[in-house]
Parts: sequence; structure tokens; C-alpha cells
Amino acid sequence: MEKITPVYILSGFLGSGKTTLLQRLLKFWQDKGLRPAVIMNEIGDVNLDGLLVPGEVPMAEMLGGCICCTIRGDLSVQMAELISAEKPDLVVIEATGAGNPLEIFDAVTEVSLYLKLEIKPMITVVDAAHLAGLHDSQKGKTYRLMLEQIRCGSVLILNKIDMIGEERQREMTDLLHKLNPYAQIVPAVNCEVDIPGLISGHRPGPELHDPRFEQEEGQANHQAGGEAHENEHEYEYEQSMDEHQREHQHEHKHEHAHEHQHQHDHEHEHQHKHQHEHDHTHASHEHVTVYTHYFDGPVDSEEFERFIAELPREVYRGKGVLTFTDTASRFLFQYAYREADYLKITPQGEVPDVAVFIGEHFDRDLIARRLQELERKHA
Ligand SMILES: Nc1nc2c(ncn2[C@@H]2O[C@H](COP(=O)(O)OP(=O)(O)OP(=O)(O)O)[C@@H](O)[C@H]2O)c(=O)[nH]1
Repeated sequence: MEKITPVYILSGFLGSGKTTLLQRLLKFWQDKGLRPAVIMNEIGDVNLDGLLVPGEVPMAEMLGGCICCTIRGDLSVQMAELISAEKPDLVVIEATGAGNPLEIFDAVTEVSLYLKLEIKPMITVVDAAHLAGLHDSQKGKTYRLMLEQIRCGSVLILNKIDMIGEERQREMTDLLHKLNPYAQIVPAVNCEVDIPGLISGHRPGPELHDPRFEQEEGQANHQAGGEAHENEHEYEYEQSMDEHQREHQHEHKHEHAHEHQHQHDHEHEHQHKHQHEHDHTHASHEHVTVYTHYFDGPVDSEEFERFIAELPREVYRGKGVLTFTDTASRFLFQYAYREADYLKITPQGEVPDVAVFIGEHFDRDLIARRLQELERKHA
């Protein structure tokens, strides 16, 4: 029988920790002797996260748009090539943080018409501090997108809890539970989580302990059925999620994907229909601005840090590879929700000095000018 390839989708807002989680997952599978493959989707034109994936892991890159709209059609081609050339035991898709999770889920489901895939429950990484900040302001497209990502996850990793206090963590956990009562919520720092529990799909974290899952460790996801279920509602939901996925695939086969029966989350249903009714060329993240800067030469590290500290608030994600005038090594720089991080790297092959900034309607010229100033000082 033709092999069925499990597909894991990592969703989560820009800079929440998806690549950090991906690295842990890859190591876990490799330690088990499995061969994972990765599809990385970046809204910018360069894939810097790819530098953090071990060289032996086959990787397909989908750059310059999001799977959920502009480059949706490429997914089946990439997936088919990856599976036939590399024969991986599983595929992980790291979606762009700006992507609409339901549409990404849909795009993958469409691919499963051509290829034998087992779509695993979506894992959403939530930046605890960013969620807390947005929750206080309660507005903006970013907040709405984050809410959608939360609603779509079967597992929610509440990451970066080192950046919020205990009280805030309790509030955010309650908020996640309210937004998505069915998901497993896993608090984490640097996405350090119990991976077997995570990928089994619905094993609860300690705060949602439920004895009915205890025998299920290591089993495939969606085995709900036949066991004594203490909480009938949750059981029904899991079953319905399973049905939801099957129906979804089925519906696509019959080319009328607009109706599906998800009994427990009418809001989802509404959003889902709504999105299908739109032309997919409309980007759910058309408010997202990307600026990619290729450096002419090295810049001073302190000046660069100052530039980062002064970035406009509308820029919520930055990353790049840099050569500084005053350091021996090159650095991978990361900026997410006002926190910057520099990691020494020795890239394999040709990697230019480049920085990508992603945000909501920010002034790209301003960023370009500031970086050119830094370059000129050391030309
Ligand atoms: N303080 C703190 N920083 C973290 C944690 N997890 C990840 N980070 C940092 O956050 C930054 C972004 O992490 P990534 O794993 O690259 O996030 P991402 O979701 O893949 O980012 P995009 O691909 O741009 O969407 C990096 O600098 C990480 O080191 C955490 O738990 N606490």
C-alpha cells in the first residue's frame, strides 16, 4: 500500500517561537531514527529560519508570499516533489506567522487529494507577552489574526512565559481556554515541551489533566472512541474535529467545499464559509508590510542595536544575517515583539548580509534610510 505521510502544521504569530519548536521536533524525530522533511513558508524573499534547520533535513522553501493565498498553488508541487524525492517519514510545515490558519489548513487539505497525507492537528505557538499586550488594547488586525490562530490550534503552546509574571500567565491561560476550550494548553519557555504528548494531538497539559488520556501515550492522534469518557462534550468535540477533517477532505473531492458540519464551533463555521466565498487572491494579511534590506557592507553593532531599539512600533518582526565592523563572527539577529536576540553563526555556503522587517503599514523608506546611514558610516 502507498505510504501515508503525516503532515504537521505549525502556526503562530510572527516571532512566537515556531522555528524554536521546529528545531526541537526535528531533533526528537531524528533521535527516533525517523526522517522528517520541512516546508518553510516565509512572507519575505529570504529564508533565514532555514539556517536553523540541520543540513541533513530535506527542506522546501516557499518564499515571497503565504501558502494561504499568493503561493497556495505551489504547495502541492512542493509537497509532491519533497515526498517523491526524499521519501520522508513525515513533513512539517512552518507557516508564515502572517498566515490565516484556516486557509493554510485548507490548502494542505487540498493537497491531500493528490497525495496520501495524514493531516495532524494544528499546533499553534502563542507569544505570551505579545498576546497579553494585544489583549490589553483589544484591537487591530494582528490581534484578530492571533485569535484565529488560537481558535484553530488543537494544541496551544503558551510560549515565552519567562516574559510575563505568574498572575499574567494565569490570565493568559484562562483567556486561551476561553477562546478555544478544546485545545490542550501547554505553557513553555523556548518551546520546551513534552514532545510525545504534544504530537499525540490531544494529551492534556498538567493544568488540564484528564485521566482518560492516560493510556494513550504514543498512540496516533484522533483515537477517541470506545473509551469511558468522563466529559462527553469534549469527547464529542474530538470526534467532531476528526469528522471535520474527514468531511473536509471528502467535500473537496466532491468539489463543494463550502459546507461542512462542525457542530460545536459556529463561529469557526462562519469564518470558514466566509473565507471560501472570497477570492483567494485577497490576502487576509494584506495589511502586512515587508521590507528586505541587502547590506552593502558591515555595520557597527552598537549602532545597529540602537537602530533596533528605535524601530517603529508597527514593525513587529525582524530578522537577518549581519556582519559587524567590530565583531569577528557573523550574527543571526532576531527581533520579535520588542525583544532582540543575536546568535553567532557560521552560515554554510553563500549567505548575504540581509535583514527582513515585517509589520503593519510601516514606513519602509524610513527603515531603508536608517540602514543606509549605518552603511555609509563604515563604507
Ligand atoms: N524570551 C523568550 N524568547 C524566546 C522564547 N522562545 C523563542 N524566543 C525567541 O524569540 C525569537 C523568535 O523565535 P522563532 O522561533 O524564530 O519564532 P518564529 O515564530 O519562527 O518566527 P517567524 O518565523 O518570523 O514567524 C527568537 O529570538 C527566539 O530566540 C521564549 O520562550 N522566551
